[in-house]
Amino acid sequence: MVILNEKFFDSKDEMTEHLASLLENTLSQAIESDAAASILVSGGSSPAPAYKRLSGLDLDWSKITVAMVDERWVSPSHEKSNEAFINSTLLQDKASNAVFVTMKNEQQSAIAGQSEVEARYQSLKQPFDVTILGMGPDGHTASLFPHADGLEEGLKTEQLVCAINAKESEVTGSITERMSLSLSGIANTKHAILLISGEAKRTVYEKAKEQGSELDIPLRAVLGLPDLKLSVFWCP
Ligand SMILES: O=C(O)[C@H](O)[C@@H](O)[C@H](O)[C@H](O)COP(=O)(O)O
Repeated sequence: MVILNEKFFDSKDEMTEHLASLLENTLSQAIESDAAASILVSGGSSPAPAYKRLSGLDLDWSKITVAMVDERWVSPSHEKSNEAFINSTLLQDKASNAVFVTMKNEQQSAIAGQSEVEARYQSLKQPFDVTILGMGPDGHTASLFPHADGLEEGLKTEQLVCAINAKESEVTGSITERMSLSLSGIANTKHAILLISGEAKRTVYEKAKEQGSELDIPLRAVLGLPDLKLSVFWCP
């Protein structure tokens, strides 16, 4: 079981403020002690305001490596690209000096591109200083989608990343081919922060804490990780 710290905020603004100052402290302490910091980031509406706030902070961004938790296998110019999202939210202003390690490469498929991404990720500062996760209404986190092709491998591999082809649903939309941190990749962090918004997702989160199949609700696998320091931040 994870080392769990749950915080239920009254508003998104409150959650954003708390998240931004936690990230600021984590990154500056890592730079002070190790002269380098690594932060793994998700897309989604929950972290976006904190990314924007962080981007203006006076940190030594050249010592910070930002890498992605997951990505759709689409070009970085695609409107659904998480790389584009991180570029337009976090990597602006002062944060544009950060080193950005992305997932999408020239290979035709996520499976074909996986070994290149794995090599890039192995070269990051490990364990990662902090990893930001989201959760979908189907219980996916990162791109570990329920019953996806590649999910079982992603839950058991020791590699940091895995190629996923999700079952198409309202949550995935038509782009189902993705690259994701594996469960081992998620475990490889000093602190994971899971952001959850709204009552409906809170119900899914509570269900994920109950016994059941990790293939039905992949977040369960994260909640079952031994020794992972996990903060869950919820807001309405
Ligand atoms: O790549 C994606 O499909 C999204 O990033 C997705 O996984 C997101 O993290 C969750 O759906 C939570 O989204 P919200 O932050 O909007 O709740």
